[in-house]
Parts: sequence; structure tokens; C-alpha cells
Amino acid sequence: MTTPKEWAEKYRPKSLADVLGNPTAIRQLRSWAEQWLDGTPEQKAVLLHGPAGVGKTSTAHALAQDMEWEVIELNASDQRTADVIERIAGSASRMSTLGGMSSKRLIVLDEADNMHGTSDRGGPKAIGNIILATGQPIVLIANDAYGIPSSVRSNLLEIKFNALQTRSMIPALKQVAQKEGLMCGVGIIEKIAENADGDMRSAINDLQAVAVGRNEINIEDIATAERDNKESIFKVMERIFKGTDAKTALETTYGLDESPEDLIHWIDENLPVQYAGKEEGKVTDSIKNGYEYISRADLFLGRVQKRQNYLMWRYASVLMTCGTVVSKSQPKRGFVKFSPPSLWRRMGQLKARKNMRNNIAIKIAGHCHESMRYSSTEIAGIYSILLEDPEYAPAVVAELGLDLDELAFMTGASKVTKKLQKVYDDAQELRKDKRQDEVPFFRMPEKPILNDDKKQTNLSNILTNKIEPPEENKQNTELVKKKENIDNIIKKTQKTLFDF
Ligand SMILES: Nc1ncnc2c1ncn2[C@@H]1O[C@H](COP(=O)(O)OP(=O)(O)OP(=O)(O)O)[C@@H](O)[C@H]1O
Repeated sequence: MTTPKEWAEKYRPKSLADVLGNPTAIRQLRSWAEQWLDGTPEQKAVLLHGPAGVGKTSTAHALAQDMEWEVIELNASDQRTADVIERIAGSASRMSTLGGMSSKRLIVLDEADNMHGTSDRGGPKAIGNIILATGQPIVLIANDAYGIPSSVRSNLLEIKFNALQTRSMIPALKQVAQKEGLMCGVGIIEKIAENADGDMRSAINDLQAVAVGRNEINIEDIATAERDNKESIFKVMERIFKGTDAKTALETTYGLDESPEDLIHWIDENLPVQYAGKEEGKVTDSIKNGYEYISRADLFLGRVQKRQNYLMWRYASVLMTCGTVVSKSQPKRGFVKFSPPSLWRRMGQLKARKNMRNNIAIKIAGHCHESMRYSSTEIAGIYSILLEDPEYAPAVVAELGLDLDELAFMTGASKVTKKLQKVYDDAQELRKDKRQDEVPFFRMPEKPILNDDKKQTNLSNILTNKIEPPEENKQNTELVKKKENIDNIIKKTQKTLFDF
């Protein structure tokens, strides 16, 4: 059986133009590479450093492709003793390439901050020497710039990569889904992007994991995947709320992939339900005692934050777990479902909506040459009202370059309906027919409303508010209706400015 190719690998950017985010870093790297075309730059090696999964390695390879350079790579799985480095990178850095003097060979040293221990003995020193003597460009890649010995760092041009913004990851993830023929429910990509915390590799991996065996994914599928990851939290909840042994409960938290800050939310959410008495709504002693302990645990969590002293997590954990165990007045039996903290869900939904809103605002801002803020508060409303009119909707979608989710969001629909799909399909046809800047904002009906071209142009001017209709034409009912329609839209927007 063949294993499916990892999407993260399959969609690795091939050129610098395909790398998402970090424009300053890309610019710096490109201009450093161009210096090699005119000779040897002052700094012969660069260090790309930053968090995992933001495209450092991909950028190095994309650069080589763009410059048509060969790549010699030494990654962490290779033995990187002084000997090996000298044999591979050292000779590569001195020899000219098959393409002659003008062509270069890019030496890429991945995980350069991870060169210690016996297998890399002498490695950092050898790298330092090669950088001094090289005739070929060298790229070092590291998560932590401070993990590189300062003697090596002093000869490097440091280029910093930051975590990617959620809003730049969303369109790329949507493209991956589209290329894989995967239908995604509204908001699902936004949620995946947001969960990834700026790490594109993990976002693509999550998307692939949720998509296994499906050609359509919905928000419930993510909830199930999240639940699978959280399997151990349910065990801990069981020990805390059903058990009577405080020590065992505490010990189970050690294997948990959650911080005490997260665990306290779980306990807080479930305590009133798990320790509820027979009398509905009555606050039992178990609940009171439990909250007493939780509030003290919370004090310690506050101190951890304030003093950055993580040793105090220990006290917080003991108070919240053992405290909740001993708070119950009698053993609790029977099944009561454990729920994840509702606070997270609310915050997650808010964040996903915010990302979607920002993406739309960027598109409107680009189109109207206005700021994002002005676009979302003042202009977006007009567009959402126009989207309700089947005559204008495709042109608006085409002009702004909205995708289906964004269209659904702007019209306030909870899911993609057939009507929205049709608007979207018509918009794609419009985009295909004309170059983007040629798509008129107000699409004229296919069949002219008026019989001759001159009158048709007049109508176009009136619709775009360039001129008032001539007095005699006001009698033309169709024309007047159109004008009134537009006036109504504008009046309505002034009253109900986009609430999203
Ligand atoms: N900026 C980006 N643009 C496009 N794709 C990206 C980007 N960053 C990461 N990816 C995706 O994630 C995968 C892994 O990226 P890459 O190996 O370049 O990250 P990295 O920063 O070098 O991570 P690490 O430090 O863990 O090695 C790529 O194959 C690509 O699919």
C-alpha cells in the first residue's frame, strides 16, 4: 500500500513569489542573492531564523530555484562532524559549478542551532571556517538564533522570519483544499488556520488529517478531531470528578498535554454540572468547596504570569485537582457528560469571524482604495446589500474576488445555498470573460433595457450616479425603478451600517 504524499511537502512553494508572508525577509534574502551575481558580497552566509513551519527551509530552496542555483544540503539527520562538513560543504564551497563561474551552488545547513553532542563534534567551528573561505552562498537555518555560536553569528547576515498571519494562511489553505477536490464547510478553513498559530506546516497537516477518507469536511469533523486529541483530558476529568483519590488524580494530570491554565477552565466548566445536587439550581456544598479551591489555584496562576515563575504551577495544579477531588461530600456516580470550556468555543468563534471580516475588508479596501477600517465600517454594508440583488451580486463577487465562504458571510447565510453557489459560478464566468479590472461593477443586463445604445449609456451613468435622469426619461418607468432601487439601497445602508 502506498502512503499518500504529505500535502505540506506536495505544496511546498517552488519560487520566492509563492512563499507566504514575511515580505521583508524575502526582500532581504533576494537582494543578498543578487549581490552574488556581481561578485562576492560582504556577508557570504545568511541565517534564516524564526519559529517552526513558517517557510524558512522552503524559502532557501525557492531562492535556489529562482536563481537557478544547485543546492547542497546538510540537514540534522546527517552526521555533522567537522570532517563531514568540510568534505561536503567545504569542497562544494570552493569548487566552481557545472554551469561555470556565473552559476552558484547554494549550501543549505538546516537546524544549525542543533549542532551539539558528539555526532556534531567540531561542527560549529568547521562551519565558521567554511563561511570565511567560501566562494559559494551559504544559508543557515535555525529556530533560535542564539543557538548558533557567537563566533559564527558575527559573520552572518541575520534574517528573521515571523509566525504567519492567520489571514494570509486562509487563502493558501483554501487553494490546497480546492486542488485536492475537498469541499469545506463555512468557517472550517478559518478555524484550522487559527488553531495553527502561524505555523503553515501544522495548518496543512491538520487539514489533511481532517480530510482523510472524506471529500467534504464540516465544522463537526474538526470538533471530533479536537476531541480525539483531548482524549486524555477526559480521563483526568473522570479521576477528578468521580474519583476519591487525590494523589492519583494529580498524577494523571502529569501526562496531560494541557497547561494548568487550560485545565482550570475544564474544571471550572464541569464542576457545577458534575457536583450538582438533586435539587435543580441549588448550589451544593461540594460546588462551594470546589470553587474555593479553584479560586486559590487561580491566584497562583496569576502569580505565575506576573512573576514568570513557572514553579508555582505546581501549587496551582495541586489546589485545582486535589482540591476538587476532596470537595465532594460523597462519591459521584452515574454518567454526566464532560464538556470542553465554553469560553474557548466562544472565543474561537469570535476569532474566526474576525478573521473572515478582516479578509473581506482587505478586499474591499483594495478595491475602493480606502483603509481597512473605513471599508469594514462604512463601505462593506453597501456591498452586502448589493449582494442581495441577483442582478448585481455576480459582478460584486467578481470585482472583489470573494470566495464562497466570504460571499456566505457577507449575505449572513449560515451555509452555502444553491442560490449563493449560482452567484459564485456566474461571478467566475464574469472573471473568466474579462480581465479583473475590466469587470464593470454594475453589470448591465444581458438584454438592453432600452432599445438604443445611447439610452443604454445614459442608464449606466445614472446607475453609477454620474448624472440625474433627464426629465423626459423620468417617465420611463423601468429607468425610474432602477434609480429608485439604487437610492433605496443607499438610504438603507446609511441606516443599517454593516454589523459584522
Ligand atoms: N511561508 C510559507 N508559504 C507557503 N508554504 C509554507 C510556508 N511556510 C510553511 N509552508 C508549508 O509548510 C511546509 C514546511 O515549511 P518549511 O519546512 O519551509 O518550514 P520551516 O520554517 O523551515 O520549519 P522548521 O523550522 O520546522 O524546519 C512547507 O512544505 C509548506 O507546505
